[in-house]
Amino acid sequence: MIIGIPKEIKNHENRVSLTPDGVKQLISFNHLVLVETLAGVGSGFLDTDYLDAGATLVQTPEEIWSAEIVIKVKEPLTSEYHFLNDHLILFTYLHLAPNPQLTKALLDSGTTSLAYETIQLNNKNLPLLIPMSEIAGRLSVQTGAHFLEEKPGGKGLLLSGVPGVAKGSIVIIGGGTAGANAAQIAVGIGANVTILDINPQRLAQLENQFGTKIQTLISTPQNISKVVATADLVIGCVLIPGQTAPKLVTTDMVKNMTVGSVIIDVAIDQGGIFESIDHTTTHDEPVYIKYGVQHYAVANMPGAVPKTATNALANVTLPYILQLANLGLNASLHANEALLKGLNTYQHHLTNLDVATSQGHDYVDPLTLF
Ligand SMILES: NC(=O)C1=CN([C@@H]2O[C@H](COP(=O)(O)OP(=O)(O)OC[C@H]3O[C@@H](n4cnc5c(N)ncnc54)[C@H](O)[C@@H]3O)[C@@H](O)[C@H]2O)C=CC1
Ligand SMILES: CC(=O)C(=O)O
Repeated sequence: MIIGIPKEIKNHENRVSLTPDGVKQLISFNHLVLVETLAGVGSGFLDTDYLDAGATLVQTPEEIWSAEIVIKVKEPLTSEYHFLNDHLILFTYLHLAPNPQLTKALLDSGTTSLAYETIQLNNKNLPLLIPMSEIAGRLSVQTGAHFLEEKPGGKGLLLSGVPGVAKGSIVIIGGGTAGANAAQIAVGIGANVTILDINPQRLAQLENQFGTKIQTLISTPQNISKVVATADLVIGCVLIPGQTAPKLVTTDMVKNMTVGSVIIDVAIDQGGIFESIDHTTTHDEPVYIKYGVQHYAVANMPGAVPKTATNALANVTLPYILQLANLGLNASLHANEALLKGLNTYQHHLTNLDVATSQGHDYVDPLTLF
């Protein structure tokens, strides 16, 4: 197969979808790997590293997008839509539920797309999302701590406090992978930490993990309203796989927060849980202030730490990439139920039920198509 690795073009997206080690493995199965020049440089991989691994370097995105499979990190941006076509297999994060424009571009072009974030094992784990949620969760606390400082517009608060002066309060809504990783850093710096989830068993697991260093609460509008009002930093980490995130924190709740507080919507890639966040932000302009509260809504947080994130992503994607390349699309989808759940569009059909439901779109069972 011919596999294309483009340079990412999203704002400050310095991750790359395949490492030189991944190239070596694909080449050992006689695949041709095209890598766009400078694709890996932000992650610490030079063009010469890819050449030494056996890749063919190309100068333009056009050459990459003519490959049979294009492996990306982030979803195609509008300037890339003209590359989509009905011979293409695209493997990347897509987050289609809140993005009808991209869904339409994929369906109109007949692109077959597999979304990392909807690949799901029988035990419900999302193996290709977990490492990035770990990173985003951990980053969310250090990012929040920064924006609570006075210079970037925060209230001028040190989350750990100091002896004789109160700690800050962090509220984490959604106690899955991102939420637990946020809690790990939040507990580590000594803040007051509250975690809310709708799943009582998950809350019990978190209490086992963190002991009395956290407060857990069942996620209800009343509990959210109460704890958000006194929080310095609120972090949104809710996910209903494949679906648009529910708006759990209303604008009135944000208006009740004290001036200079910070909200971080990690779940913004699925549309976000804060009603007052009406657009995504970028690493160049990560926050805007509304109702006196700093709003952070960067949808590619791990792009800030590409040397960690590229390796963490490649660790989990490579087995799927190898299977796709070695078996081909249809045989891989039949052989691997988890991968089948990643299939979002197939030849003009929307094949993920959660995405279809979120968008009120017709759904087609992929097993009826091949
Ligand atoms: N902004 C960024 O750069 C990144 C964003 N993410 C996103 O972070 C979000 C969270 O991902 P994970 O932690 O991996 O998901 P997860 O599935 O591990 O955890 C989600 C948690 O939300 C809980 N939940 C569901 N409904 C809830 C409600 N009404 N109230 C409270 N909790 C509720 C679930 O019970 C679960 O524990 C996803 O949208 C993911 O795509 C992940 C990585 C990077
Ligand atoms: C999960 C995702 O979209 C990201 O890591 O950017």
